[in-house]
Formats: sequence, C-alpha cells, structure tokens
Amino acid sequence: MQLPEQQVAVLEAASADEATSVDALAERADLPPETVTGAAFELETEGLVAVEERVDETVTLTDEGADYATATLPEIRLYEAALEAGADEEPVQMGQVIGASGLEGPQVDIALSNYARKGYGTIDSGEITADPDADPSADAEANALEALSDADEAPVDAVDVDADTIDQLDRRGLLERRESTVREVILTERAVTELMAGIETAETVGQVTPELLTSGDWEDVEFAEYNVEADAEEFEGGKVHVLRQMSERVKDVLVGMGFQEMDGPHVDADFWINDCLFMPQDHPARTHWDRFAMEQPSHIDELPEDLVADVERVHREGLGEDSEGYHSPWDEDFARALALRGHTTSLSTRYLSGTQIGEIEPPARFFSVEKAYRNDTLDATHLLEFYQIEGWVMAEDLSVRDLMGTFEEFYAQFGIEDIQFKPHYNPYTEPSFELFGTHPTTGELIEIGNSGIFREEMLEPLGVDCDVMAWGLALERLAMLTTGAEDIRDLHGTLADLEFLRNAEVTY
Ligand SMILES: N[C@@H](Cc1ccccc1)C(=O)O
Repeated sequence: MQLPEQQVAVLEAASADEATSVDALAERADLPPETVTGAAFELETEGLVAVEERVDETVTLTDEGADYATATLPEIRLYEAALEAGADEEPVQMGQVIGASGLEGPQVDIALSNYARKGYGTIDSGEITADPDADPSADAEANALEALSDADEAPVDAVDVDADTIDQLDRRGLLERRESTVREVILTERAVTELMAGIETAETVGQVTPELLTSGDWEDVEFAEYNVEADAEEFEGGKVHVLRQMSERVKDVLVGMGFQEMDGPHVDADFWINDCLFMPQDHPARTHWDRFAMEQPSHIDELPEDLVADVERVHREGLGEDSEGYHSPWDEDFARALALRGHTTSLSTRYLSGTQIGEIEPPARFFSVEKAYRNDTLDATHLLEFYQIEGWVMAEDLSVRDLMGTFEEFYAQFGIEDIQFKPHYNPYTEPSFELFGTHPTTGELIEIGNSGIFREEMLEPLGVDCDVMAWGLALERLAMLTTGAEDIRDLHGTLADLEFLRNAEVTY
C-alpha cells in the first residue's frame, strides 16, 4: 500500500490500543495539528483509523482573576483589615477599615458586594463587623483561583473545582470558559495489518508553486487530494468592517446608476443644513435638543451674500401667489451658527447652489455616503451618528414614478424587492415619502429612508429652475436588512458585537 508521507507519519504515531489526541500525535509526528487532523480524516475514509470527537470545556482566568490569584480577593483583604481593626469584637466605621485595607476604586465595591454574601461579616449603616469564625483559607473561590492559575487552560473536568464555584467566578468575570473540540485517533485492525505488511510513502504535492509551473514538473507529480471537511486553524485576520463593505457596495451601485459623488464638511453652517432647505428657524429640529452645536468656532465666516438674501426673502414671504412664507423671525446670525450636520442634505444644498463645484446643468445625478449626527435617544435602531445615503436627480419633469422607480432599482441590487412607501412631510419636499423595508428575520417593517421632490421655495433661491428629486437613506438600516442584524448597536459603537462583525456577510 502507498500513502502520502503525512498520513504514514500519523499511522506510525497512532496506536491500536488506546485513542491518541491530535495534539499528542502532532507532537510525536512533528507535524502541525491541522495537518494531523487533515491526515486523520483521510485515513478514516480509507478505513485505517477511527476518529472520535468530544467537546471539552476549558477555563482560563481573566486578567482580573489572575491578579486575585496572586494578590488575594478584595473581600478577603477587607476581612483581614476588619479583623485588624477589631471588628470581630464590635462594629467599626467602614471608612476606617476600607482605608486600612488599601482597596481602591472599583475594588471597594467588589469587596463590599461579596463580603456579606460569603459570611465574612455584616455591613450595616456605615459600620462593618467581622465574623471571628470565618476562614479565608477555606474560601472556595480563592482556592479555585489558585488551582486554576496553576493549571493554565485546564479542561474543567481535570481541575478539582466544583461547578458552582466555577459559575460564581464566571459571574464575577474572573474566568473565561471556552469550548474546544478534542479529536482522538485510534488505529483500525486493517491499519495494523497494512502496517505489518509495510506501507510505502507516496510523494504527493500539496500546493502548486511557481517553480512547478515554470519547470513543467506539474505534469508528472501526484497532487494530494483536498479534504474540504478537515478542520483548519481558525484565523481571525483583519477584515473590512461590515458597514464599510456596505458603503463601498452602495457607492458602486450608485456610480453604476450614473451618479457622481459629493463631498463636504461634517461641521457646517445651519444655513446650508437648514435654511437653504426652507426649514423655518423655529423648527423643533433646530433647537439644541436635537443638534450638536459647535462652541469654537461658533459661526461660519463666509456665506454667499446674494443667496443669503434670497433665502431670507423666501422664508419671510414665500414664493409667488400660492406660497406663504413663515412670517416668522429670520436671523442671519442664527443661520451662520455651526453644528455637526444633522443630515447630509447640507451637501446637496451646497452643490445645488452652484458654490461647491460651479453651476450644475440638468440632467445630473449626485450622491454621498457620509456621516450625519443627531442627538437621538440610543436604541435598537438609533445611534448618535449614522451614515446617510444622500442623493438627488436634477432633470426636467420628474414625477413620483421616477422617485419610486429609482428606489426600486437601487434596492433590488441588494435583493430587496418589497420596499413600501408612506406619505410624509418635510418642509423642503412636496410630495414626501418615507421608505420601509421588511427585516429578514423578525419580519418587522423598519424605516429605511426619507425622500421627496424638492419644493420651489427651496430651489428658486438656489437658482435651480428644473425638477430635483432627492432622498436620505440610512446605511445602517440597509445593513440590518442585508446582514440580518437586529440591533444597530451590534454594528458599530462601543457595544458592537465582535463575533457578529467577524462573521457577518454582506450579501446582495
Ligand atoms: N434630510 C432628510 C432626507 C431627505 C433628503 C432629501 C429629500 C428628502 C429627504 C432626512 O435626513 O431625513
């Protein structure tokens, strides 16, 4: 019989009498464990070995756990200080004992919350007592920490610590549990027979190399077969963040649909963020409740004078016979105030006004995928900052059909075919629509964007005399639909779920 070199090595290292772990075989055969696992599976298909699997739970101490293993648990330090202060005789002021214990910061709370639970004494109205019969050397948690720090990454069964103590240490964040699959290999009878008859080593090649290709040797060598089921080492390499992947993909799609990208400041004057959008200055979204104002610098230097005058005129008086202005105060200083943009529609007003890249002639399509900032209450669908997919199309005679058709075409590229529209109100669009999509796992309808056709009152001061349809869509919400994430906080921010980010696929 002929077998590849690594399989022969594994056969020779294994035994017919007792199962040997992959790690032990790897050491004996001087091969990486992944290679041994791969070879073992090959040998199993040949009927030469049996591979048995079991899941071992191992525990390791966290950094905090390791610290306590060397420097004793905070509650024991508190007990020792309490004894020292005579708290076994009569209650002592807590502050005095804590001071003497040398405990600091969060350790104080940790000590206090475990002290009474473990029967070291009582804590009542600022005084502490120590039970003279308590015995720190019999503290199950302290002893377990010591046992575990000696047996690094020990399988739970192998250390002499009871399950309740392990649970308790786990709750305290002092250890980490991990599961690992242990594979053991045992020779079959057939393998024993074959080994006695002698097994030859077949030269096989595991990888095509440039040398093999240029020399032409690839034609003669024998290639090792792939075993796609073999376990390989898990490799957590760097990876493009899910949202970044999503944003790149959105940009590709929009560029494919003929859009050009806009760019502009994150901090901008309220003039560009709101006034140019015919947003009245007393609109609730313009109060400090919603907006992150800039303190330094607080106001923009430059604004195009003519445009300011035109915007003010329309705010005050409206436009033409059918339009009413707001007849409310309009203050230029208020318009100059700087804030983190609450939407990226500030980029659209800059571009439409002709001040960003010069006059834009219809037909034209522009987009951005950029951050916007809002003082929202954090929840499963809201963060303080998010990415908006801003966009607009400037052309003659646009209608709601064009708007809806554009969304259908856009979302279809992500496999989303069931968007729904709901009539809405924005001061700057008429008509306006909110967009909704169905979450793939919860089935809930979630709002994914806001859109409409810009009003005359907005376009006339900007100097645009044809139709413009526009939207702001939420990148995170789109990502929730494509990745199945149920909570936006899993995607980014301090609570992001690393496991999810490692494994989530952006599908489209
Ligand atoms: N600015 C709107 C989105 C929008 C842009 C353009 C037109 C209509 C709506 C928002 O943030 O919700």
